[in-house]
Amino acid sequence: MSLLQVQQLSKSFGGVAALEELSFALPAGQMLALIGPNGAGKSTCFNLINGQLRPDRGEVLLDGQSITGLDARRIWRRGVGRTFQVSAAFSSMTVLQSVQAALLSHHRRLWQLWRPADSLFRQQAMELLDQVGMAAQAQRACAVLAYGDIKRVELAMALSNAPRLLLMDEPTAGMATQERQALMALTRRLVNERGIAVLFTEHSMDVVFAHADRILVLARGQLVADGAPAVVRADARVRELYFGSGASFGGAA
Ligand SMILES: Nc1ncnc2c1ncn2[C@@H]1O[C@H](COP(=O)(O)OP(=O)(O)OP(=O)(O)O)[C@@H](O)[C@H]1O
Repeated sequence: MSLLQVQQLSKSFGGVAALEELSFALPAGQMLALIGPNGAGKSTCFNLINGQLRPDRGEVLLDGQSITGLDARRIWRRGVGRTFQVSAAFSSMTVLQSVQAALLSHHRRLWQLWRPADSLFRQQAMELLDQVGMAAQAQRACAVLAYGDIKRVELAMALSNAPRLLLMDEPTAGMATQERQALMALTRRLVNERGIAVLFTEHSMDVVFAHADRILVLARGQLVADGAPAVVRADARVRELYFGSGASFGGAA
């Protein structure tokens, strides 16, 4: 059975059908890219899966159990993680404290942040930072980090609830090519080591075609293609609908 099953998921805003009868399955150990032009329904799909939105129709199943309509916190506790931006609130903290805060939140002890919390979950936080290659920078302030390193901290924070499914919203936005490849290679390693599944949106086609096991293409709320990168690359409807005629997917093999 697939870890995630999305069945005929639909959501409209006023008269606009943001997502129409979307169905797909995502097994553990797979990195699935969700792509499509602006307004295709990618964010809506993410928000329906992680409980920030409720669907009009359809089901979301995790390990065969319905999580449809549960609130975001419950879904997070069931093991659906999401990378979230290191916000202004975290930028004054050190790298280590940020990950400790995420662990505290997972263990429902966020209030302890305002106490001397330095020792809480220190060991686990260091282990997570080690996994994302940030242990050596544990004592630095988030505010002074390079952009690629902030993304690594965000990843460590997202791993704090030991997710089985990780949602990554444009993980490499704003990064240089080398940083992009490094972050996605790290994500792949985590997928392999932890046996988790990753669903990610991404505008950078070189990242998508180099790192996704499978690609879903949405256009105007409808599924246009679902397949391996080579299949999607060759799909005439994808070229036409997503990129416009004559456009190419760039040089990534
Ligand atoms: N809260 C909302 N209220 C009204 N309309 C919305 C809302 N959220 C999304 N929409 C509409 O639903 C459609 C799908 O939007 P969505 O943000 O899911 O697309 P997207 O693929 O994530 O786009 P982008 O790549 O630009 O982020 C769009 O027509 C959008 O205007």
